[in-house]
Amino acid sequence: MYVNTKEILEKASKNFYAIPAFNINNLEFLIAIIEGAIEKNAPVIIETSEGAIKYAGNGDIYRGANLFVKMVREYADSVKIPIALHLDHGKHLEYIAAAVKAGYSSVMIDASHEEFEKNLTITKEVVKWAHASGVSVEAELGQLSGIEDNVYAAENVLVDPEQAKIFVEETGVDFLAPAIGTSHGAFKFKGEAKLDFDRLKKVKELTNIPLVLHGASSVLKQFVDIAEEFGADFGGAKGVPAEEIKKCVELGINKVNTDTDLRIAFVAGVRKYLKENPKEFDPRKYFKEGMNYVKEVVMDRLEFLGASGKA
Ligand SMILES: O=C(COP(=O)(O)O)NO
Ligand SMILES: [Ca+2]
Ligand code: NA
Ligand SMILES: [Zn+2]
Repeated sequence: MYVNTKEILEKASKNFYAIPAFNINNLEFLIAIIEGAIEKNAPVIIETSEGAIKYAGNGDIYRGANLFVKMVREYADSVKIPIALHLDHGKHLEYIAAAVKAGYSSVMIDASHEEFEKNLTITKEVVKWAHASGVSVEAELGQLSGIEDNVYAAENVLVDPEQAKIFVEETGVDFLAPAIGTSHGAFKFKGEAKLDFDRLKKVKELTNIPLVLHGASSVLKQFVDIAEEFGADFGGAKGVPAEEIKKCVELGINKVNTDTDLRIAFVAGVRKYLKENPKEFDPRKYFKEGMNYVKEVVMDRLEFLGASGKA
């Protein structure tokens, strides 16, 4: 069933488990994610970036947002597990407006590249306005290095726990993404994975709301290897080990954003199938192996985050 993100995250926060938020751009990823969540009897968050909305609407953001709501609601209303739809990294008000208007469960206002006061003011505005439509809100404090859609952050700017306390009190935001050392994409960390667990612990104590981990893909070697066996070149790809993510969950992370792991799994399956089936040209066939790999990643993540059986 189609639910509000806040209600499933509040439950996760009380019981110290986490719900993965999986990014989609098309129907195939949606099907694979929902199949995996049903098999694990788990709640799941589907999220779309602004780029996904532009892509699905072929340039028309209202059409894209409406299409995702209709697609996800149609699936959600026909299955028992709780499913929420979230706008990931909302940076432009017209995308946030389109998502709220279309009926997204929740939206992220990502103004974390702005000065603290400006981020606070913008977020406060969006919270007031989204809450008026029953939509919950995620915001971000600190910066993840690497490309964030269209904003390049040169290096990590870690969250200040004291600022987080003020930010949450002043804005009324429903859940918060504190930057603690992760980054987006397949090439995280210069050296070893280094997450600031103490900082995370302090943010949880001072804010006591559901927290979000961005840049949480593990960059799974088994799928990198398959993709490379069939022509991909992901040299140097590196992610966050599942053990580190589990530690974040124990310290209060409740929403775990995962995009890159699904992309690598999917392209590995498609490359493999196409190479092994040169005569095939039915997309329902040549996407299937990739969808199965995505489903595997989904089920594995639901398991280690403790979301399995929590539907
Ligand atoms: O933070 C993410 C996804 O991060 P990954 O690239 O690690 O999957 N989406 O908002
Ligand atoms: Ca940001
Ligand atoms: Na998000
Ligand atoms: Zn992110």
